[in-house]
Amino acid sequence: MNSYPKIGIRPTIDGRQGGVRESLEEKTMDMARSAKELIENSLRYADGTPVQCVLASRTIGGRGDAGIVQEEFMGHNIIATLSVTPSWCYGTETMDLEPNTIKAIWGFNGTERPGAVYLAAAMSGYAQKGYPAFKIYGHDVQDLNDNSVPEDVKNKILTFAKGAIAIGQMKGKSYVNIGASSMGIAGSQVDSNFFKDYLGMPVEFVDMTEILRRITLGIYDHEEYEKALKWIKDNCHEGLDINAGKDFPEVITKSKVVPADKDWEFIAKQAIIIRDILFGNERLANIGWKEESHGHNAIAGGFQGQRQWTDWLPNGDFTEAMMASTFDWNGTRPVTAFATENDTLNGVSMLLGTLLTNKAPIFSDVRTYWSPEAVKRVTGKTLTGRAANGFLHLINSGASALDGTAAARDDHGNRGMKEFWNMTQADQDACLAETDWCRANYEYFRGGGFSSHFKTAAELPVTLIRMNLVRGIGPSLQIAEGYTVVLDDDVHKILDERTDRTWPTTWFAPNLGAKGFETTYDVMNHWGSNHCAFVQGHIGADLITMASMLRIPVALHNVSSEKIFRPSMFDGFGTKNLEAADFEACEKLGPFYKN
Ligand SMILES: C[C@H](O)[C@@H](O)[C@@H](O)C(=O)CO
Ligand SMILES: [Mn+2]
Repeated sequence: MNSYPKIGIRPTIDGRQGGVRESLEEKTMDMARSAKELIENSLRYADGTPVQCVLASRTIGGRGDAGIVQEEFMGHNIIATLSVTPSWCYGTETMDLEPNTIKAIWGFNGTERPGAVYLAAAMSGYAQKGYPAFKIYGHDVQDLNDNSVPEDVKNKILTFAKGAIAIGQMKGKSYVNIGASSMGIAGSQVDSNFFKDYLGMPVEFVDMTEILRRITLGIYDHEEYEKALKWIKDNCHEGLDINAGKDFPEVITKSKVVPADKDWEFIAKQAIIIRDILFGNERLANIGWKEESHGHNAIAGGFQGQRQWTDWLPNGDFTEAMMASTFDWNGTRPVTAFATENDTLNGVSMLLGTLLTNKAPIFSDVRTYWSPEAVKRVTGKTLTGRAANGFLHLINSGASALDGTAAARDDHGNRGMKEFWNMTQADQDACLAETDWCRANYEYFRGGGFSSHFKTAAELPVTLIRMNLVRGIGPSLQIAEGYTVVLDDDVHKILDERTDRTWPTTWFAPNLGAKGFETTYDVMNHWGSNHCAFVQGHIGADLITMASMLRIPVALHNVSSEKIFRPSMFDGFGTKNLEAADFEACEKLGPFYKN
């Protein structure tokens, strides 16, 4: 029995023997098998394994059957259940009443039997009991012998399953908080009760000196270190040295304790050690460090860096960029949501994005809003295409995953970002070729280091994500779907060189029109933090569904209302203002792990 979070499939039926039940057994099980097949063939866990469902051994015609199926599900780490039915069943006598599962019901839209009637009755039962359940009902009537899953039903089943599986993968896994507050960034002052109550995640606290202890005592795999260092020398090409020729004051020159030509050696150890702190490494046990070999059961983490580390030691940019990338010196592997400046809320934003897409999450400052007028003034050029309404400059000191180059290619040669299991050696080489590593600006990073430097050289659909904590509300989520934009080389150069030219840059244009998205400036103005995380794809609807499962309200989004899929009982809080209903339902229901 593996520990992957799974979805229990509950074929539910009218229990009347003597004709009704018998006539429905096959159809009901066919629906259940179709749903299981759809989920298992469409979705994967973060490690690339296909998502697993557990199909009940029997149809559920009453509480007796339901109890037997509940027993069957035990021990399978069932995070969610999907009940399916073509007929009338008996509401609370067959519903999943397990308090801790995320629930959905697919009621077949076929008028021969009242599948929709059961669906509605069950939803009213769930609303009365305070169990938010998702209602899935096809738009068009199907013939009873039609066992296909209509597109609209598929979309809802998969949106439900994606959110539930993402939540199941976070449950019980740690956020490893390395260091403390970074430069007064509130997100780096971790709220461990938020992680516990809303995400079911413990927070592990590790001081940054632990990295120095392990470097000093040699608590790392020395063979892997040599391998990583060689890989760095072969693949991480140095770019502009912004410090060259500068005459720095003593406060800087006397602060760098690692000689500049030893930075990469230090950084290679730092990267391996931070990964081991999060995930453990059994090779450490082989060299006598058994406790360290266990790690901290992480799924995400962050590194403070600035300033108590970076004021004298090489910064964490390489580690942060590589952790979030789909590959490293060992080849392709799952990404890790790893936050620069230990911005734990951006770490969560990265985590939500990557768990829903299995693609690299890109960490960025939301640095500058460029209006078309300002671009015209400083470059003489008029913006066109998706950039025409202005754009945001997403850039942070070198922490962005190399997948952000969008240098990977699909089967048609189109640029973009891919799941790690689809990344070829050519893709990895392309990302590395389009990245150079610039020495950290000593004025910012007295201890040195290297920053990944690239630009997102493709126009991609992306979704910006930000988890905020708002006093009196708790967590609330911001979502902005839009596109990365590619500027003319001369425009890019002028704008990029006005700021930190040694960092990774992405130009982002939000999709406008929704409330809060009247103009690109409005998006910058509403954004709740200095940071965002983004992933490839327009996943706003998936994020909204997942947030509703966690009872985290969505404060800003540009997803069209017909795509919004929240629990049926949220309608009980009003349908005229979906945002207000969302906030009130989340408040009334309370955090998902509220115990
Ligand atoms: C180097 C600077 O301190 C940057 O790290 C700083 O501007 C930020 O990224 C703030 O989020
Ligand atoms: Mn930052």
